[in-house]
Formats: sequence, C-alpha cells, structure tokens
Amino acid sequence: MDKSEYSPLFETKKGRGRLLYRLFATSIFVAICFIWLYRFNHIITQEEDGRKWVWLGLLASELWFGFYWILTQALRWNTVFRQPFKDRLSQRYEHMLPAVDIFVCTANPEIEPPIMVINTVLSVMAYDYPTEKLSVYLSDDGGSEITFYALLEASEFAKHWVPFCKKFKVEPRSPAAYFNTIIDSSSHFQSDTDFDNELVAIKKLYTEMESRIENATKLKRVSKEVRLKHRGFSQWDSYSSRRDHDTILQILLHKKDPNNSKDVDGFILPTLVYLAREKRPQYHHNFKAGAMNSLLRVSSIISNGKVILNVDCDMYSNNSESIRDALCFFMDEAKGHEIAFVQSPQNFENVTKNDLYGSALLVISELEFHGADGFGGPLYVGTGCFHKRESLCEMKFNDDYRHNWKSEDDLFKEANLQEIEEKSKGLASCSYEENTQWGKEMGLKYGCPVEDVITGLSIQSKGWKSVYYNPPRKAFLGVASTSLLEVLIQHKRWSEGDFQILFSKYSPAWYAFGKISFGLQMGYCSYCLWPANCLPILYYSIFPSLYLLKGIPLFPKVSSPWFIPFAYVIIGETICSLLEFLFCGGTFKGWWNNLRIWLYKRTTSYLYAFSDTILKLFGFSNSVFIITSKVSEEEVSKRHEKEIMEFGTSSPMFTILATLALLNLWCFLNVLKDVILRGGGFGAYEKMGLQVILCGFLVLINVPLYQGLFLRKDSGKLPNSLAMKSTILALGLVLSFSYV
Ligand SMILES: O=c1ccn([C@@H]2O[C@H](COP(=O)(O)OP(=O)(O)O[C@H]3O[C@H](CO)[C@@H](O)[C@H](O)[C@H]3O)[C@@H](O)[C@H]2O)c(=O)[nH]1
Ligand SMILES: [Mn+2]
Repeated sequence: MDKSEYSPLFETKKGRGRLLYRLFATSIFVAICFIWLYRFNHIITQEEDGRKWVWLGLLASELWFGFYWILTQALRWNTVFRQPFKDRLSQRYEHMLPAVDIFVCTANPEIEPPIMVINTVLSVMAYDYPTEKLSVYLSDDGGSEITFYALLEASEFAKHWVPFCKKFKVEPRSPAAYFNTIIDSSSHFQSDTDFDNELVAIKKLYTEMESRIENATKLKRVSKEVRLKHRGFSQWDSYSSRRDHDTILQILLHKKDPNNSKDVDGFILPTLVYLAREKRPQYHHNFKAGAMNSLLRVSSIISNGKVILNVDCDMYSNNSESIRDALCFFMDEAKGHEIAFVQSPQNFENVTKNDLYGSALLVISELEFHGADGFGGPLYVGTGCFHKRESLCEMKFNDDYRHNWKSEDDLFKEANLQEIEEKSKGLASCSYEENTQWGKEMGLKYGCPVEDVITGLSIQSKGWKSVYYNPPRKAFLGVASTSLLEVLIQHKRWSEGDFQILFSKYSPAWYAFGKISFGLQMGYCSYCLWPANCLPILYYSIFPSLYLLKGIPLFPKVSSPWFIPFAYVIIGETICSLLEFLFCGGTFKGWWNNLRIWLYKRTTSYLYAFSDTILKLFGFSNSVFIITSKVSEEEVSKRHEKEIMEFGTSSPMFTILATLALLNLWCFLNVLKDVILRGGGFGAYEKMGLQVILCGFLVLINVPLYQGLFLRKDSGKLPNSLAMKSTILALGLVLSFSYV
C-alpha cells in the first residue's frame, strides 16, 4: 500500500473544551494556595487562643484535599476519544480475522443465577464474528451442577439463537434482555411475518428453557433423567464440596465434534467449554485471578485465541460489533502493535434515572477514563476488556515486534476431543501453579482484591499501551447493587485493593516511575489513594460542627478577604462537578445522590479499607473477595425502582453514618434554636458562615438517612436498635466535647 494512501483503522480525537478547563483548574489551584497560606498564617493567633490542635488538623486536611485535587486533575487534563473504522477492518482483514477466546466468570449459583450466566454466554456466542473463530469458556468457581446444566441447555438453545440473531440482526443478543426490549417497544409488530413467526417460536423455546433452569435452581439439583443425558454430569460423582473437588471440564460444542457443532442452519457454532478448576482446601484459589489464569492455560490448548475478551457473568454483550471494534485497535498497522488491551466502560442495566447509589460511575466512565487514555491508557477493570494473549501472558513490549495475525495453526492435528479434555484438566489443577510464575510474572496477579487493576498496571509498566473505547451503543451491560450496604462493601473491596497496590511491588507511585507517563501515574494514584480521604473527610464532618456548637470560628468570616479563596473553591468546584455530571449524561438529582454516596464511601468504605490495609501491612488481617449479589428480593427491587434508599439491616457502617448525621443534626438544630430564640437572624453566625453552611449541607444531604432512622416503616428502614445506638453515640460525642 502506498504510504500516502494509508488510512488507519482508528483515530483519536482530543476532548473539547480542554483549554477552558485548564484555565479554570489553574485558577482553582491559585485559590487553593491562598487557603493554605491562610492556615499557615493564622497558626500563631490560634496558639494564643488554645486552638492550635484543631487548627493543625484543618491545615493537614486542607493540604490533603489540595494535593488530592491535583492528582485528580490528571484525569481531566488530557481527555481523548477514540473512533474505530470497522468497514476498513473488513475490507482489509475479513479473511484473516484472528481467533477470539471469551472468558466468562461465575462463582456462586445462589447470588449469580445460572439463567443470568447463560444469558451472558449466549450474548457473546452471538457476536457478529466468524463463529469458527470464536470460543466461549465459562469458569465456574461454584463448581455447580446447576450452572453446568444451564450451560448444557444454552448449548442447545444456541443452535436456534445464534442463527436467529444473525438473520435478523437483533440487538442486544442476550435473549432475556432482547425479549425485554421487545416488550418495551411496540415496533415489533412489523409486517415482516417471517420475523414475527420466528420470534414467537424462539421466545417459546427460551421460556421453556428458562423454566427448566429455574426449576433446577430452585430445587438445587438436576433430575436423574437429565443427569443420564450427558456424560458430563458423571464428573460430579467424586465431588464433595465447592471447596474440594477435581477439575471438571467439558467441551460442549466444538467444530471437531461431528454430532454437536452446528446450528439449525448447518453452520458451525462457536466452541463452548465448561470449566470448574480443581479446588482443594489446602490450596488458596486466588479468587477470580486464579480462575482467569486457569482459563488462560486451558484455552491455550483448545483454541488459543490471540485475542481474549473477559466478562463477568452478569455483563452481557449489548453490542454485537464489539469484537470488531476492538480489533480495529489491535490490527491497526501503525499503532496496533503497542496496544495490550482495549477496555470498555462498565455500564449497568438496572441503574435508575437518578442513580441513587452512584453505581453508574458516570464521571469515571464518561470522563476520567478518557483522561487516563490521553496519558497512555485506561486501567483494566476486570470485565468488558479485550486483551492480546501475549501481553497478558507476560510478554514485554518490544517496539520492533509485529504480531502475525495470519498464522493459525490447527491445534487438533493429532489429538481428539477427549484427549484434549483430559490434557486440559491437568492445566486447571491446584498444583499446576506450584513453583511457576503464574500469578506473579504470568497471567493475572494474585494477592490483591482488585486483581484487574494491578494486572493492567503491570502490563502498562512493561511498555504496553491500552485503549479506552466507549461506543455510543454500550458494549456491555451489567447488574449494579440495589442496596446501600452492598455498594459500600463493594467499594471497600475496590478501595482496599487499590490502596494495597500503592504499597505493592507495582506501586504507581514509585515502581511505575519512568515506565508509564507521569499523568497516568497521577491518575492511578488518585484511585489508589481513595481510602486516605477518609481521615480528612471525617475530620471535616465532625470538628467544624462541634466548634460551631461552642461558637468558635475555624474559617475566615464572610467579610474577610480570606473568605474569597474559600468561596471560590467551594462554588467553583461545586458548579464544575455539577456541569461535569450533567455533561456525562446525569441529572441534577443524580448529582446530588452521587454527592451523598461520595460522602458515605469516604466515611465508611474508605475508613474500613484504610484500617484493614494498615492492619494487613502489619500482618494482622487478610483480604477476602466478597462477591456482589446480582439478585434482590422483590420488595427491595421495588424500592430501588422508586429510588428509596435501602438499609434494612444493622451494620457498623450504618452506625457510623447515622452517628455522623445525628451529630450534625444536633449542631444545626442548635444554630436554629439560637437564631430563633435570640431573634438576631444569622447575624451571630456571620463570623462562622462557612461552618453553618458546611453543617447545613451535611444535614441536607443526610435527609434520606434521617427518614430511614425515624420516619420510615418499611423493611428497608434502619433498625430501631441502630437508631438508639447512634443517637446515644452522637449525643455522647457532643456532650463530652462540650465539657472539655
Ligand atoms: O472467587 C471468585 C470470586 C469472583 N469471581 C467472579 O468475579 C466476577 C466479579 O465479581 P463481583 O462480585 O461481581 O465483583 P464486582 O465488584 O462487581 O466486580 C468488579 O471488581 C472486581 C475486582 O474487585 C473485578 O474482578 C470485576 O471484573 C469488576 O467488575 C464475577 O463474575 C464473579 O463470578 C470468580 O470467578 N471467582
Ligand atoms: Mn459484578
């Protein structure tokens, strides 16, 4: 090809409004410097008044806020947006597209229902991609017969579903999600009778399958007749428990299997494999990272796809062209060779309009990751991510190396399917990894609750780049938690994992220095330092309000020139965060909800993550992976749809939230009492304007919590005992403070 004619497979555009943003950010920075100056300058006078300690605390908090704010700027400074050209890919490479292996992970049939898991599997089997080049692997850490049974059913249903999707180009290709869209839109009554007939038929097949699977799930066992139908079930004969069993591996569909490889139209189906790796009590299984590494090895002898897509079991494919999108990046002649992975955002199906729990991670997905991309690439977030097998299996980046997409050796020259199955089982055994580099230098990293982030970072530190692709039609849709506690626990795991990375061998603060760009280092640090925010935020939610009660000002009074930088930062950042949120597609109320969750995470999840990490550093604690539930009771779902906050149980996390909320309520009511009784308006508080505003803000944002404590009657409210406990704690704090 002539160089001048070269048309790339993707292009990268700079985000709009960058200059304006940079100017604004610079002005905020200047104001922050003035705030620091104010605190430094006034230490002496405070010493005289005996307020030195609280003042130093504020100084430390503000130094931290300023520093942390600087880190977060890296994710806003240099945003980029990607555009792949799939038509060019087809023109040039349609006949030499690489094999793609898709890994789906599941771990617990109770909180990850098998019917949901197979919907994800079916959605990825139906990608718009040559089926003989597609292999789908389901890793089941639950080792569940029911999940296996569901996959077996799916392998039959796929024979109808895959051709149906391709024939009518339906979207999305998760049957459950697709049938839902059909109910939602009236447009399905087309004159196209062919389509209507097939739709009715396939829907019937699906509903029947669904009820069989749900029955088995309810009964927690598979019937004898079903067990006899497939030899795969015999592998459960030696099964003793989820933590103690042999490797169970079954190739359910394969092009080399003459009896079972084609769909109803006679076309080859994607390869489909079930894997429950061996588990033994004496071996640590390393959670999802362990599952992924077993899949990497097993798939290497079954299909050995050069590109790997990994999705969580609740993340169905919502866009049948995603593989082609990703390949545009990998196969681009000029830049493709340096790209190790293509990450899609985590989007969710069940987020309500005003996103009560901030689960949509809107600003992270729509803004911050684009910022990371501008500095060398986004983080790997464990799902919706395409990898080159070679970079995942620890190959160092080499600028001269070009991937040969063409070579495709037949893995099955000699062996037959059963031999391959037997051989693969060995690769998924517990002892296989002993004295190897797996989990260290090979595959996903072990020992961190966010195996994904640390793995992505180590890949980037080897010189690889990554790409963030956020298509208009979302690539994947998952299930977000529908209760506050679940959200807080999930964030505890994430923030704890990220915090551990900071102290790990791969610390973005020092190890990555000189290996990835400085901007990306800052970006990683801003995530890794999430937990450290707990201390200054707690400080800010307690002391200014308590001092308000005592009538002692901690901020400049409204008429002082020092008030200006405080006001500028507060107003500027509030408006900026609101605009950001709206531009990312959120609503005003969503922004307010997001702010509440922002606060709650800082005072609970991050506090727990912070203390657990410190304990772990001294060897006192071990981190676990608490799997997020993907199901909720009907009542809970109903409240979620109405955007009513779900508490429902007692938890120390809730006690902290309630105590803080009540403490602030008490302080604020005192201000009101003064204002009303003394009748002087807020005049007396002129010198404490900011403290009143801060306290008032904390009361206002906690309204749903007060309702949960005292006003609600449904089962999602906070338990009375908790209300008692936190009231006593809050009053205790206030009283003991008043008398010292
Ligand atoms: O021992 C385990 C534990 C979990 N999983 C699977 O890992 C996935 C993620 O677990 P989930 O409980 O849904 O965690 P989330 O917080 O929703 O997951 C986010 O955070 C994780 C890291 O904490 C990443 O691994 C995920 O990809 C990312 O979506 C699920 O498919 C699980 O089935 C396993 O396969 N084995
Ligand atoms: Mn999940």
